[in-house]
Amino acid sequence: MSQVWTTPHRPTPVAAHVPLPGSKSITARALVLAALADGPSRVVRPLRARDTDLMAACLRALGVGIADDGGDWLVTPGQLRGPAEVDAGLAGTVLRFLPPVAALADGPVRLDGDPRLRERPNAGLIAALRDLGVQVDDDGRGRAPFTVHGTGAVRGGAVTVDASESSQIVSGLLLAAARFADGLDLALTGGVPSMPHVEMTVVALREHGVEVAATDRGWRVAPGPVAALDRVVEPDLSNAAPFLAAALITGGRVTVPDWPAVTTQPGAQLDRLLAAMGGEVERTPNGLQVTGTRRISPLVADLGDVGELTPVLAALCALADGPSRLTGIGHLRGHETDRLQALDEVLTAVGARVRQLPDGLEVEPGPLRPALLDSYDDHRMVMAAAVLGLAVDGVRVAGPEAVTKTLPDFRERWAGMLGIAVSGVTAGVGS
Ligand SMILES: O=C(O)C1=C[C@@H](OP(=O)(O)O)[C@@H](O)[C@H](O)C1
Ligand SMILES: C=C(OP(=O)(O)O)C(=O)O
Repeated sequence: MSQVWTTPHRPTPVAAHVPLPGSKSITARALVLAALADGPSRVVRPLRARDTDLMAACLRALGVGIADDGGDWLVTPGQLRGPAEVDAGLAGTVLRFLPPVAALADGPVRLDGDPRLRERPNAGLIAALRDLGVQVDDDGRGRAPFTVHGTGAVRGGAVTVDASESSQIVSGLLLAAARFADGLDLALTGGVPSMPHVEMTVVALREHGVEVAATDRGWRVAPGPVAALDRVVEPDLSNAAPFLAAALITGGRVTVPDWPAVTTQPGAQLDRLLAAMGGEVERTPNGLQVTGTRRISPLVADLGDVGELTPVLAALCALADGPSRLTGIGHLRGHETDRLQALDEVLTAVGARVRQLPDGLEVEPGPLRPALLDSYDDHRMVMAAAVLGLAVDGVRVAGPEAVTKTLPDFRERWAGMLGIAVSGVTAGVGS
């Protein structure tokens, strides 16, 4: 039976300095590129959470050495091996980054994961791999479980890709492409959400010495070695969202240290988004500082580039002093849960009026009321519930353990920010 977390209510201003662990997206790329490199690499301060631990476990199953060294990961590439069976959990990064690596293994690799992983869209990746000469056995829809029949080499070359449902399809192909015999000339058939994450992939490849160029319709990666690289992982800026939102809700001040001056993380756009919602945002020598005035302005924005910020921003919209409209996020229906449906249910439960659009949400705040919410097994829905709970006394969330996906000690950090003891979880929905 699922646990239930009673989220802390906070009527007075917070004042906190909240350090955050490493970026999920940077850690995933660092592991994959280190696994494909021409020598050992060190990943310094990686995120240790379900998604990244699963990525490490999958790569180990393919013969890559990944040793823990005082919290860092030491990655030693080896001949990629099959047969193997790998568990992607609910991680989109593993679902889309691992198959192109598996195609380089010398035997079959079967990938499966949580029940919801089997519903996450992936057809564009499987079709592209087949066009590049890789044999894949799947359910006919490109979804997990599927088996990639690695032969030790991938031909590569020109390919047309549908990545309209996830940017990770592009990133996965680009990450392994330098190891394909002919490299990769990837042309898109349509749009791609989360473009900053593709840019993050391109920058990471160049840092590993891979030649990658933008073309009219996509990207070209030259065949060649991937250089080993020691990399310090930046803090996860998307996971800063609930903490910085707490400043707006309580009229307090929250600082996240080690905020990078230059970064490809989409979470960096929290500075302009929270400023648009009424926060005073300042880069200080101590980090990014957000100060709230207790007035939360509505948000009208295309969040297509920063989709993973949506749950927390939508929760803020339910607390704003006017109606909001969030668009460009139709692909969120294929995330950890259908996030547009989940946000509709959760925000409605606490009193907002919500309208689903084909590619987004309209949120009109209403009189707030307590509610028992669901996590939908989605880490960011737990964070959204915590944000609502600051403003609404009596918000409980079933299934809070979903936060282990990217921030296992979220409840402890949340309590630390509020200067209170960690509020408990009780067993069983409704108990
Ligand atoms: O490449 C990445 O690390 C990610 C890309 C995005 O995926 P989508 O393009 O599927 O939204 C993002 O939402 C996800 O959290 C992480
Ligand atoms: C969409 C997300 O995750 P994933 O990498 O599993 O797609 C997310 O973290 O918001």
